[in-house]
Amino acid sequence: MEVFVPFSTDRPKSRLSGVLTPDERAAFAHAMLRDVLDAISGAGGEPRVLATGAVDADLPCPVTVDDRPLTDAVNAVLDARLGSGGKAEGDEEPVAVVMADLALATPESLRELFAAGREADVAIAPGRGGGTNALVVSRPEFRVDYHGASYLDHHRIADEIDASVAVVDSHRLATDADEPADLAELLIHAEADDEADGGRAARWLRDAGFALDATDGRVGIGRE
Ligand SMILES: Nc1nc2c(ncn2[C@@H]2O[C@H](COP(=O)(O)OP(=O)(O)OP(=O)(O)O)[C@@H](O)[C@H]2O)c(=O)[nH]1
Ligand SMILES: C[C@H](OP(=O)(O)O)C(=O)O
Repeated sequence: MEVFVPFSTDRPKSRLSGVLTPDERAAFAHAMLRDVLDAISGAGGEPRVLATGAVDADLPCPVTVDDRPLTDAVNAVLDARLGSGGKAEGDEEPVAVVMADLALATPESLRELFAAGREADVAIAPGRGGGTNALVVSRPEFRVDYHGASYLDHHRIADEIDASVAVVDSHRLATDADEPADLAELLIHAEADDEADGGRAARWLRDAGFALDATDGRVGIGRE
């Protein structure tokens, strides 16, 4: 299955600006992207980065550059892959879209997503807060509408075309690294899965001096 990974190269991760400088946000975003690409390959998917601009590093997969807003760029991909390309309806291989900031994604969690996407017309892994962290689409009429409560919007869009929806209830796929509190989530699970050392993103955070901090009884992050 082809798996498109949207990746913003300009001012990525602005909601982390209170804890990371612009260069640090770019480096951290890149570390997460690499982890997500590895997890997709580990799950048997074929990753393709869908970037807003040239990616300033070697990546282990093809990169498509499309500087349109996220929704338009993803819809162009869905149209190209599932649209009237001469295939009979029902013959299309599903297409997946997995965000580049799912730093906890594992091959197992993505295999579950891909399997759901082979059973239903649309499979959605919601993000906390109403986003759509990952989805798999096999119906050519389906279109994405990201931002806001996109999880609800994607249910509505699927209903409008009478498409079946599978919801993938996965803590790992629901955790996107948007806010400083999400960095604590990443460090917690990296520590629990320690044989893999938590991947590049968790290593990047540790090397940058971040650690869990529970001094006031709640778990957060601190930096040396
Ligand atoms: N191709 C593409 N990817 C995008 C665009 N905007 C965001 N992304 C990617 O989509 C995923 C979800 O992005 P968000 O969390 O909404 O935005 P972000 O830029 O990562 O972070 P914030 O600036 O804090 O909102 C991430 O993988 C981003 O790299 C865009 O306009 N085009
Ligand atoms: C792209 C957007 O991501 P969020 O801003 O919720 O992280 C969404 O999932 O609709």
